[in-house]
Amino acid sequence: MTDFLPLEHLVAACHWIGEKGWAPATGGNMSVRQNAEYCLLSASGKDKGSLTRDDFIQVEIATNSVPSGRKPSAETGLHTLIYRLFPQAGAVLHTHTVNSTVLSRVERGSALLLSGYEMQKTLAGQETHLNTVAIPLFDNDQDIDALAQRIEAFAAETPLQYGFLLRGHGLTCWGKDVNEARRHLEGLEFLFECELQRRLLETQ
Ligand SMILES: CSC[C@@H](O)[C@@H](O)C(=O)COP(=O)(O)O
Ligand SMILES: [Zn+2]
Repeated sequence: MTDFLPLEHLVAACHWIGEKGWAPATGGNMSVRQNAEYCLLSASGKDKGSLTRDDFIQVEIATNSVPSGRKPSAETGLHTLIYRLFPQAGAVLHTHTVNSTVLSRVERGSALLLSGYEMQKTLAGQETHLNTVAIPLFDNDQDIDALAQRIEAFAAETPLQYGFLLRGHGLTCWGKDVNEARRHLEGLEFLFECELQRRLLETQ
């Protein structure tokens, strides 16, 4: 794994996420694609803000099998789903923020609709605040295989873009590389914060 620059970028992203407070305690998980067949996933149960490159474990994308026998994230199946659905996806970031946790509970529908925000343009392909960006919202499940199957079935009807929310749990987002995944994470988090505050103020 030496000289694999995307892993260096991912480790830096994990530290940035930790500094932001977006992966409290042992919450969150992060991965980067190695090639068409394998990705590198964060080890389970660690503080993701202080990971080093040795804390990333190779996982086969098609099968979730782990050649080393080590224990990658409990949510490995969600990362590999993204890599299977999107051959162009290069990195996946999953965070537990207060905004995503609260907003995903307050919103009872099957998507969080964002419109009217200039910062929607942080999302790849979005060019105007006049669009409505729908971030799909799935009920949480401790059975990650079942959750991944539910998300895959949804994606067969409505292609996913950027990321999805898990109710009361957090955000999973991705990009063509670590840099784009970071931009999507930061952009979506900003939008969630705005949306939460807008809802609070408008209901007073
Ligand atoms: C703090 S418990 C959080 C976990 O259940 C899970 O949601 C999570 O994000 C981290 O799991 P991990 O197995 O460390 O990748
Ligand atoms: Zn989680």
